[in-house]
Formats: sequence, C-alpha cells, structure tokens
Amino acid sequence: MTDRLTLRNVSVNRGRTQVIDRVSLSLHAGQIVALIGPNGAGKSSLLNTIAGSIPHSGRILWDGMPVDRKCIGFMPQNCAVKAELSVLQTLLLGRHEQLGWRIGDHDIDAAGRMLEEFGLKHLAERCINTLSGGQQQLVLLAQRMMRQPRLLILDEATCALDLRHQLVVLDRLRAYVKRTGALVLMAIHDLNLAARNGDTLLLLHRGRLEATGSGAEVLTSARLRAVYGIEAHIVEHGQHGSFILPVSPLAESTILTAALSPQTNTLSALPQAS
Ligand SMILES: Nc1ncnc2c1ncn2[C@@H]1O[C@H](COP(=O)(O)OP(=O)(O)OP(=O)(O)O)[C@@H](O)[C@H]1O
Repeated sequence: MTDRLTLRNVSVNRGRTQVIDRVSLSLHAGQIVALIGPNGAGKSSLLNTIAGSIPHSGRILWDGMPVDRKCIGFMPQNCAVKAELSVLQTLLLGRHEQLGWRIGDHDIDAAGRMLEEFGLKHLAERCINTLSGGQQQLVLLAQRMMRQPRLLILDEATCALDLRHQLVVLDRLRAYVKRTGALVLMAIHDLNLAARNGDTLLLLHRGRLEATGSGAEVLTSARLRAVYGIEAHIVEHGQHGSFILPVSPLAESTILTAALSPQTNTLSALPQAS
C-alpha cells in the first residue's frame, strides 16, 4: 500500500485568529504536491502544522497513524543559518539522528554525492554563514534530503534561487520522488513552476482549501481573478501545456466581487511562444 498523508478537519489558530479552517485532504506518496495561495493564505501555517510545529485541532495522519517526525524533512520559510559550520558539516547534520560517535565513510560519501548533485562541491569547506542567500537555500535543501525523508515539506525552498537553480532543484526533487516514492509537499509562489512541476496543486485561500487538482484544473483565469485579484491569461503552449501570463492587478473593490466564470479561462488569440 502506498503511504498517504491525510488531514481531517484541520483547523489552526494563531493568536486570536483562525488561520486554517477545517482543511481536509488526502495525498498519496510518490508525487510532488504544490501548495499555492496568496500572501497570508495560510500556506506556512499549514506546513508548520503538518510538520508538528503548531498546535491544531482535527487529525493529521501518515499512512493511517499520527505523523512520526522522524520520517519528515521540513524546511521552513526563511531558515537562514547563523552557526559557524562548514557546508559539509551542515549536510552531515541532516543525518544527526543516525550518526553515532563516529561519522562513517558512507555518511561522508552520501554528503559528497549530495554536494555534487546540487553543484555545491566547490563550497564544501566554506562556512555556511558566508554564503549568499541562494547558496544557503541550496545547502539547507540538500541537508533535508540527506535525511531521506518519506515526507519532505518545503516552504518556498526555491524563492532565493535563479532560474537555472530552480529547475535543478525541481529536477532533483522529481528524481528523489521517483527513486524513493516519497511525498514532496512544497509551498511555492511561482504559479508556472507549480503547474509545471506539481502532480497535484492545492490552492489555499483565507485558510480554506479552495481547489485541488492538476495545474489546468486549478489555475483558471476566473480563479486567479477571484483568489489572487489579478487579470491573467492562460496561454496554451502545445506540448509544454499552458502557462500563466499575468496582465494586471484588479482594483481592491473588484477582487471581492470577481466572479468565477469558466468561459474566460483561455486566451487562444495570444501569440504562441516558439
Ligand atoms: N505568529 C503569528 N501570530 C499571529 N498570526 C500569525 C502568525 N504567523 C502568521 N500569522 C497570520 O496567519 C495568517 C497566515 O499566515 P501564513 O504565514 O501561514 O501565510 P502564507 O500563505 O504562508 O503567506 P506568505 O505567502 O506571505 O508567506 C496571516 O494572516 C498571518 O498574518
């Protein structure tokens, strides 16, 4: 049986405000799930809750059991490192639960392979707090993957990366899912990246799960208008599927009244990029 992450009626309060409102979902492992939604929608709150960092009501189960934190790799938003550790030491810490008094050759080899995979080998001896924001983000992601988690939870883990590194990371995550059958759950703001790389998209809006499905199912012009408050075209692009072309923000007053009208989802008149 494939592992499954199940949420039943999960609600979260922060301060006096309910920020997650009765979210229920069921996600099978062996896929990348992109969690999207506007600023303040509750993405980080939901991920922190699943990772066990925030109290909640309702049930969160992994394969029918309460989630064992040992099977989770979690990279929260803005998790810059201040410690004076080398990049190699930082990666090895990803395995701290397995490390005994000695660090074995296989751990060093695994860290070496991971550094290579992420193009970080030349930085192995550098102190992590001297790296750029994007380099740190890559190191911390590689560290989480050193744990070989069954459930990898990433909160905007590509936001500091240039375009090439974003693609490299998503490529690595895809390979990881294929190799291990893990579930990757990642909050991401770039909707095109989410649609292209997410097997399933979860759209969160004001703490509620607004839509679930493939990129084409979730990201319609009408939804972008109603949830994000933007006018956008969904441009069909042959074998690459569709992509979102943001045009303009709606006036605040229009956002609340934006209707969900499926007829306006595709603008086929736009020129197709070659
Ligand atoms: N520590 C906190 N105390 C009180 N309210 C909080 C706290 N952290 C977040 N919130 C509120 O919870 C709501 C959801 O915030 P959250 O960070 O989960 O959203 P998000 O979708 O991740 O946003 P972003 O895309 O901006 O990162 C927001 O209204 C935010 O102001």
